Amino acid sequence: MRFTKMHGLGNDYVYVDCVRTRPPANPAQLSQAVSDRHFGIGADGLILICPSERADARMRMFNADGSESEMCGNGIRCVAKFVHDHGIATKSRLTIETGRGVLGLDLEVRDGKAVRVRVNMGEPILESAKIPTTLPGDPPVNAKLVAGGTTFEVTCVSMGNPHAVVYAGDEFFRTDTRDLVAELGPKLEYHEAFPRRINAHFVRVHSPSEVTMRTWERGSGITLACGTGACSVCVAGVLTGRTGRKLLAHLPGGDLELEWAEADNCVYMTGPATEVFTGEWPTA
Ligand SMILES: N[C@@H](CCC[C@H](N)C(=O)O)C(=O)O
Repeated sequence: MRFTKMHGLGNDYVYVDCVRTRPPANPAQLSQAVSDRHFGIGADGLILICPSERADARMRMFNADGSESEMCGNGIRCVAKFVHDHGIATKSRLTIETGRGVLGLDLEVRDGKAVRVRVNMGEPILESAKIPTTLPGDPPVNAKLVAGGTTFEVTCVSMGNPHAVVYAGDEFFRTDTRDLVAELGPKLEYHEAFPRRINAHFVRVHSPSEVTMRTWERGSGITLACGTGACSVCVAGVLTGRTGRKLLAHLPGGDLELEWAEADNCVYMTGPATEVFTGEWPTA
C-alpha cells in the first residue's frame, strides 16, 4: 500500500489515496498499526482520501487507537494539499466531504504546491454535549465537573467532533516535573459526561486576540496541534467573554489563525500543510 506522510503543525497522519487505489479492508486496524511510533510508520492516525459524489474528495479519519472521528482540522488542510499537489483536482478552491458535511477550502499555492489553506469549518454546534451540571447563569455549554480529583469548568463546543475547553493555569504548560495534560487529559476524555469521549484543550489567554493551548486528543493522546480544537477554543473564548472573534492560537507545533465570523456564523481556520515523505506499507 502506497502512503504519504503529511502533517499540519506537527499533527501527523498517514494518508492513503483511495481515489486511485483500492481502500484498505480494515482501516481501524491499519490506523493502529501505522500510527505506532516504534513498530509502525509513526503518526497520530490514518486519513483516507476517497472519491466523493458531492465534493472534490471525501476524507475519513481514524485516530491512533483505531476510532473514527467525524472531522480533523489539520488533516483536512493536508487532504486539500494532497488533492491539489497530486493532481486529483488542481484548483485553488476545493470542497472536501467530511463526517460533518462538505467544507470549502482556499489554497495558497507557491511554485505549483499548496503551502497554506483556509478552511470554512462550518458552524459550531453548541447543544451537543450532554453535561450533568451547568453553572448557574451560564449557557448550557458551560459545566463544572470533577475529573481525576480536579474540578474543571469546561466549555463544550462541537465542530462536528466534540471538544471540551478548559482555561488553565501555568501548571498545565509545564512538562519538566509533572505533565498535567497527560495526567488529566485522559480523565476528561473518558469522563462519564461524555459518552462519545472528548478532545480536551487547556488554554492560557494572553490577550483578547491571542492564546496558547495544549491538547489531549480523543483516541490519540497528546498531539502537537488540533485544528478542530483550536476552532472550539475560538468559539469558547467568545462564549465566555475571554477572547474576540479573531484569534491567533499558539500550539506546540506552531500557530493557527482563527475567526468565528459574525456574518455567516462559520469558523474559519488558516494554517500550513506539509508533505514529509511517501512510502510503501506491506500488506498481506
Ligand atoms: N487532530 C485533529 C482532530 C482529530 C480527531 C480527534 N482526535 C477526534 O477524535 O475527534 C484536528 O486537527 O482537528
